[in-house]
Amino acid sequence: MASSNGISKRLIVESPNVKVEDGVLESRFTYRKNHFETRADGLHVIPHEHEYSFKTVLKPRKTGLLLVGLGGNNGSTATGSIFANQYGMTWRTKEGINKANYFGSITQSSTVHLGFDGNEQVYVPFKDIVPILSPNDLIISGWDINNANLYEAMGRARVFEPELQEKLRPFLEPIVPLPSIYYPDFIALNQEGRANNVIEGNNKQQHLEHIRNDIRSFKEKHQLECVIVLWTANTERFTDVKDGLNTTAQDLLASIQRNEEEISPSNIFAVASILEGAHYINGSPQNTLVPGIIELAQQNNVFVGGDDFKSGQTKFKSAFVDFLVSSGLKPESIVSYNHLGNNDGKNLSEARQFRSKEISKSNVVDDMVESNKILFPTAQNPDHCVVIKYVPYVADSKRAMDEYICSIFMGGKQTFVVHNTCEDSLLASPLIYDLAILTELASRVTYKVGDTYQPFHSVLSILSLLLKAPVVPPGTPVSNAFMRQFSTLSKLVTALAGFPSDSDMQIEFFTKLPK
Ligand SMILES: NC(=O)c1ccc[n+]([C@@H]2O[C@H](COP(=O)([O-])OP(=O)(O)OC[C@H]3O[C@@H](n4cnc5c(N)ncnc54)[C@H](O)[C@@H]3O)[C@@H](O)[C@H]2O)c1
Ligand SMILES: O=P([O-])([O-])O[C@@H]1[C@@H](O)[C@H](O)[C@@H](O)[C@H](O)[C@@H]1O
Repeated sequence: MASSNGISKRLIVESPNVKVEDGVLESRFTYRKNHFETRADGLHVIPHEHEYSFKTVLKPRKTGLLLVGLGGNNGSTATGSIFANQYGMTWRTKEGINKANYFGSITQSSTVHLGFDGNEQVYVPFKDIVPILSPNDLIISGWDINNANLYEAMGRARVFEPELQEKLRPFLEPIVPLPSIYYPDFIALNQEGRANNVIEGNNKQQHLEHIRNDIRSFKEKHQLECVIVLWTANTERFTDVKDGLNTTAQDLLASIQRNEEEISPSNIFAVASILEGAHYINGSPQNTLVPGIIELAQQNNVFVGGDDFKSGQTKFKSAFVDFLVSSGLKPESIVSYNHLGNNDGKNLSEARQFRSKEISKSNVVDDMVESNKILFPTAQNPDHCVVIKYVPYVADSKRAMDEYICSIFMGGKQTFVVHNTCEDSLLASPLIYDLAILTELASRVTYKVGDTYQPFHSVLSILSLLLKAPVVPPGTPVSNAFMRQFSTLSKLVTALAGFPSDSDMQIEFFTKLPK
């Protein structure tokens, strides 16, 4: 059901470009894009039109979400929050009564502007534009190198108030993560004490088969139509990317068979997922999605996506820097410091794991810098510094402090100082749902611009809005500017539904538009 300004209404698209047949929504969409030619006399803009046809299976699939790192702060919080929402749980705090919600989820709590109805602007909930899963529909399980049940993990995470933890106990205590793969060299050495739930042996081919079997068993047990494996385990160090190791699917599979040291646990999970027809999403910053994994995903027609949930400090930056550059203000210095006290912070306190995070946090401004040659004629990035410190006392309540210094008019300077308390798991968990929900939606869509319907590219770049370092199809640009990413996503779902989202020109307000 759609709703306009809080009143629930069905969204019925009256258009010759839309038809529903056998549970499939077919829509035709004219995609207008400009082509360019730089010639001696200047930049020529040639508007083109491309006729797309989309087919969207209307009924969402029965979907399982397998979390790698299920016993972590994000994993236990994301799992517990679904039960809290399913049962409409409330809990007391000193501020009053809290009720479960899905705030922070784009798919569940944002709206899309469709236009003006003559009296008021029309906004429709994102989730009402085309049928999508609710997080309540997700069947969750997963793996962890630590054997704490999810009630114990929730207590360890220190995210939820005690009353809520106790209400969730009967639901979470029975959930014990499946044993996982542990290769000490890939995560911080300070994680070793946690590893008491580990698959025996050190044969990577056997580990691959073990994880594949786990995925198959989960799918059969719940009679699932769609399985998504999502990495929310610790940040790994980057792996080498080299010919003969992992730049092709064939080399990657052979490297696993040869038990190559450089094959990481997250590589194994990604390969296992793909070979079992499950989609794979990387919520952490390491470079799991090597070329061999992308090629394997394409060969098996599954989606992969990543990297690194865009949850707090970087999410703010991806909107704020866009605002600055769009305002013609030139960021000269961006210093992003944060401290956090959860296990993620502990893992990131070691150099190689921090380096993975530093990379994903640092590249977020590149597209905005490249967008403005007036401010940045040489595309020289602002000074950009990322600092992360581990301070146990603050636990999951990360404290981010940023300073932005901009050049402004006539040699002036404008300095912004931002303090941003990011409840990390409460900001990341909604993104976990969105990544799964959008991946499941994409699995129901095919398109054609010629004769044959086909799925989207295996690298699911529509997930960019939710990720710090979006992985995109080879040869395509990375977009990090938050509102442009939101626009891309909202324009796609409205096109699937069979109508263009509003152009936001609002020309009807300063011209005489015939009724
Ligand atoms: N706001 C956020 O919380 C946020 C934002 C962006 C990225 N991330 C990333 O998400 C990940 C999880 O964050 P978190 O706060 O839940 O961390 P966490 O340390 O609480 O949870 C990670 C879990 O993964 C487990 N683990 C480690 N290696 C594993 C393996 N090989 N297989 C299975 N489990 C394994 C650990 O035992 C732990 O329980 C981190 O990589 C973090 O950088 C978090
Ligand atoms: O998403 P964001 O707040 O910019 O970045 C965060 C890091 O700064 C932080 O160290 C850790 O909390 C999370 O892993 C997250 O990645």
